[in-house]
Amino acid sequence: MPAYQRILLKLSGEALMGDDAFGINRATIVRIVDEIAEVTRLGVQVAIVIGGGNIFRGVAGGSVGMDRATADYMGMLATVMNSLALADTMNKAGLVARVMSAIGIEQVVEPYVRPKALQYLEEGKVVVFAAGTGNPFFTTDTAAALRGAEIGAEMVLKATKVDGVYTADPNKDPSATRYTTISFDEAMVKNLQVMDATAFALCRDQKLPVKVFSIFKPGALRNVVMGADEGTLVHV
Ligand SMILES: Nc1ncnc2c1ncn2[C@@H]1O[C@H](COP(=O)(O)OP(=O)(O)OP(=O)(O)O)[C@@H](O)[C@H]1O
Ligand SMILES: O=c1ccn([C@@H]2O[C@H](COP(=O)(O)O)[C@@H](O)[C@H]2O)c(=O)[nH]1
Repeated sequence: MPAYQRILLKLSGEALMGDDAFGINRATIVRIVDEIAEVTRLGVQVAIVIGGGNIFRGVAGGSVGMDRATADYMGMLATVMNSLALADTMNKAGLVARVMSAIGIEQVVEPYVRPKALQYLEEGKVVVFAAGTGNPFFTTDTAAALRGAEIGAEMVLKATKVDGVYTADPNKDPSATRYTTISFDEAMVKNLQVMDATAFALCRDQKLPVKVFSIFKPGALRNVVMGADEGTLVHV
């Protein structure tokens, strides 16, 4: 029996690159979709937010002199591309996926309408929320927290390049150790950068727990959904 009926899965955009330098690696996206299909077969309702770091981040554009808001809109469009690729792969794997965008782009995908999203989830469709929150100066972590709260998800599952929350960035500090659990307040006070502070604060206020786990570890998503010991639980 799965531990959750409805989840919000946040997928790292950067992880989609696989071993490539840029973009979407086919084998990687197919593998991720196989794992998503497995949890839907358990009867879990799955909504997804995917990042855009494999294509564009607003902060990168800003750092080379672009207007930051314009760069952020480019970043949001990058998440639309990833969402389309993900939904296409899911549809080909036999799932029924719908993409809903936070910015108006109706010729490409339908707009985000909360009751429609809830209807899709109840019908067993996988809903991919594209274009983040629709606002510059935010990230897809915050979009995951926002949409997770809106749809009444029981947990935000952050599938990322590291296998949990560490005392410091494990990619920079090899002596960092992993937490099994940590409170939102402690993660924010210690300024742990695995998820942005706006997302942590929203999840804390909405009492929406977050699990951080590795997108690369086969079976990790299923383990989290089954309530097994996997990654780091961030709690109120
Ligand atoms: N204390 C920490 N614990 C774990 N990871 C940390 C920590 N501090 C920084 N990080 C870094 O945070 C990264 C994950 O955050 P990031 O926002 O880049 O997520 P992402 O899932 O890759 O998102 P995107 O969709 O934007 O590609 C990890 O790869 C890790 O290097
Ligand atoms: O609500 C949002 C979400 C995202 N953006 C921009 O998109 C990129 C890609 O998202 P990541 O979370 O970094 O993967 C982000 O860097 C922002 O530039 C946004 O503006 N608003």
